[in-house]
Amino acid sequence: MALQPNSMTRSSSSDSSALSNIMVTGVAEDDSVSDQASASTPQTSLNDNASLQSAKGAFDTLDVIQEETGRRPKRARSNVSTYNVKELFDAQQQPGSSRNVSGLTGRTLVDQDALRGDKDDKDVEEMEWEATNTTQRRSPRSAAKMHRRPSVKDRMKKAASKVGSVLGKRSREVMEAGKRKFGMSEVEESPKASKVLKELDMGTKGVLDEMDLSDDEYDTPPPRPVKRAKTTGKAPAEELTVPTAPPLKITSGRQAKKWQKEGLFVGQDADADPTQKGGRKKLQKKRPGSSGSDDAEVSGASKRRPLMPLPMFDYLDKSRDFIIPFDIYAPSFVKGDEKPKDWFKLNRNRIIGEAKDLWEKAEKLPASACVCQPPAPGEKGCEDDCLNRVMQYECNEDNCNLEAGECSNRAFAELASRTKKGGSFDCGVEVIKAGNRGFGVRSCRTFSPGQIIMEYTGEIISETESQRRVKEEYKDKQNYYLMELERGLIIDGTKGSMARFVNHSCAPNCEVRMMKVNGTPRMAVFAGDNGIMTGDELTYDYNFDSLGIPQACYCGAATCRGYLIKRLNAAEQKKQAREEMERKRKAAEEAQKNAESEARKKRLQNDRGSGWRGWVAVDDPETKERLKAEKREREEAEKNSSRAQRLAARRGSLPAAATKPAVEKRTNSKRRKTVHVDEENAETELEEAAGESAADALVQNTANPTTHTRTVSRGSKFTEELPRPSSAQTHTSKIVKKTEVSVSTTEVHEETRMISEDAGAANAEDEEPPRPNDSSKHTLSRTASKGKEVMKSVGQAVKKGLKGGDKGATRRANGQLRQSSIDGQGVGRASVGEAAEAVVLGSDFLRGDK
Ligand SMILES: C[S@@+](CC[C@H](N)C(=O)[O-])C[C@H]1O[C@@H](n2cnc3c(N)ncnc32)[C@H](O)[C@@H]1O
Repeated sequence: MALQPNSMTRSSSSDSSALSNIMVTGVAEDDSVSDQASASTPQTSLNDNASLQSAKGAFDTLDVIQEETGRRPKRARSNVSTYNVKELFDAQQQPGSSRNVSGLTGRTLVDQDALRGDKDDKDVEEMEWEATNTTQRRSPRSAAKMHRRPSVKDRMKKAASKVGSVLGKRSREVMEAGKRKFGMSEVEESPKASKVLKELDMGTKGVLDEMDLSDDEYDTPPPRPVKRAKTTGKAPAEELTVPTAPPLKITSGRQAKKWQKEGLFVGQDADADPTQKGGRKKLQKKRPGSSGSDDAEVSGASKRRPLMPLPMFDYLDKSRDFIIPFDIYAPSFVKGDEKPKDWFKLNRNRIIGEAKDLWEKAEKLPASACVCQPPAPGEKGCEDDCLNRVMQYECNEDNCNLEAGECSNRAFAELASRTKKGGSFDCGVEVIKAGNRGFGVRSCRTFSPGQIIMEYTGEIISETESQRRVKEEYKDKQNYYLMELERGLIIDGTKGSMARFVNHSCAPNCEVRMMKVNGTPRMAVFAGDNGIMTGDELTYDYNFDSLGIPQACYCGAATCRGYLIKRLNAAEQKKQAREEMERKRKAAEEAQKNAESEARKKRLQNDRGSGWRGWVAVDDPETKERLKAEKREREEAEKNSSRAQRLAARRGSLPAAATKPAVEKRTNSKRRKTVHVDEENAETELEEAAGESAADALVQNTANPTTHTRTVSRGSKFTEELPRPSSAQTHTSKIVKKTEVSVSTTEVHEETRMISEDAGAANAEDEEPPRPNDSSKHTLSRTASKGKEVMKSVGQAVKKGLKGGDKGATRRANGQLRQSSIDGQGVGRASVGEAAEAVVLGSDFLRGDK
């Protein structure tokens, strides 16, 4: 039986460790042993026979033949590698032959089978015969050499033969497939086996890659590093025509190199992109020489981009809305996150104490029933106008004519069916830490508007019990979980469902509603009008009826009420909105003003630059205003101080000499002069001139009747005070008169000035005094000079009058004086002063003339 040993080699022989050994063993052992070994694997006799037709056996024996060339000159080959290269070369030229360019893989070995399949039977037989004989005559040296360098393949075989017998059916199939890859079995591939084979060959996670092929049994030196074959970039077919080394040579060495199945540097076509959709299979298909390769496809494969694609800039410019698919489930809870500690979970309502009576009463209330019509196909009935819905009753088969699938008012039934499985997605919510608000609830899926999310369950207690609990049990607690269910009934969620953790917001995304389900009041959290997106924190408006100090609200909404308090009614909301708007408007105005003034300041600063450059036209209204105000203040201060001085002087707190020393001095100096006058005339004329001119000036300049009267009375007093001279005392009286006249005149001057100034000040207090401008200044100086002229003429007139007794001349002079005062009207006090001075000077002149 020449074929027997060969068939043994392909079966999982228990002690075959190397190709040569297998041959040796096959020959050395008797048939019974080989039969025994074969029995450890499923019987594959038919396939084995088929495999025997292949050239595999012949090929496997080549190494041995190489060793034993001397023994068979007839069939000898001087260099086995030459032979192998030729064989390979020839085989690879065969149409339909394939080569896995990924190096040493199962496929490589299998492909060798294919290569060998073209050898004719005769050759096979001959080679086997040779092998049998040559092995028997093998030199000890060559045997030892072979023993030292067992190939990976051999070790695989050994490992396979060890484990094959104890495996189950599936594992045995895997083993068989593996063996076939290594040429250990020539069993014809069944579809199942080929599938397994594919699995073995697939990807970096393929079974073959996972296997540890090292074997400590062999004390062999580490393999020399295998040089990576250079890729020429030529077409695969061309590349294959220049074989670099026989595949079997690669298999030698102690440690098996872990060959990558995919990747740019392992025979992968540069155009094939592993990041593209389609993954491994597509890649394998594109790979030249692989079983699934499609050369046509390869040639048409898209070119690899050398640079990053640029369309990202497009996306920066444009934006579009998108919606996360409805069924995305994204829990955020991470292991280690804080969990609520004192939460007693209660997923059903538990009625406590006296609440039971109320509960029963509520249950006995007449049930509602709706008369809704079946909806159009694809739509749902029992919408907003459903009687049950309006009455807050959930529809069921007793109170609604629609089918469950047609009715949209069966929220609790939907919730029950959704949470029946108890899966996280079905529940769709989770407890999270919500910063300064304690814990909260977050959705980990989406909820459509109005969809039920979860039921608020807990202990159902009476109002009295709730008050007791708040006062006694929860007095030190910060969080309250009490909610009114129905009149007189409270749900205490301290022991309750996850809904107890839902926080308050003044702009909530959920609402809590009570529904009667089969007559029983139940509470649940529903999605608000905008629905809930994955990751949203669930909130509802507590509408908290706080009895004590309200808690501060940290909801962060723009419309936050600031505290956990009751919702405002429509009117209150309107008012609040109005106030808020007003506040915002004012704030905006203020901000704008500030910004403008800042900008102005900056502009001015920029205009002026640093340092003094000269006068700048002040066109800024604000600055103008400021300057005006400063000026007014200055004037006011001046006025006040001078007025105070005058008042003080008048009250006697200050000596008159201190107030007007210059005038006094002058008066004193004039006093020393002797006046020779016709006493009577002089008296009269002087009296007239001084009294009239002063009074006239005041009339003209002050337009103050009170002041005027006072002045006049002074004037009259002055007049009265003048003593009438007697003829007996002529000389003395002359002297006295002299003195009296000069003194009185001075007094007139002083009083006139003071009174007129007072009047001016009083006027200034009532209305703004006329501000002198350029023209008024001119008027002033003109008046002053005119005053002097008048004074001159008055003096002359007086002189004349005194001399010639021409009273008319004196009067004319007075008229001139009055006119001069009228001219100086706009100048106010100044002209009055001038006029008064004119009188004084006039009288002085008169006296001086004397
Ligand atoms: C029903 S519990 C909500 C769950 C609670 N955060 C927890 O950690 O258990 C109500 C309590 O949460 C707190 N809370 C809820 N919403 C709040 C908010 N917007 N601002 C401040 N505290 C809030 C208050 O202490 C309130 O009494």
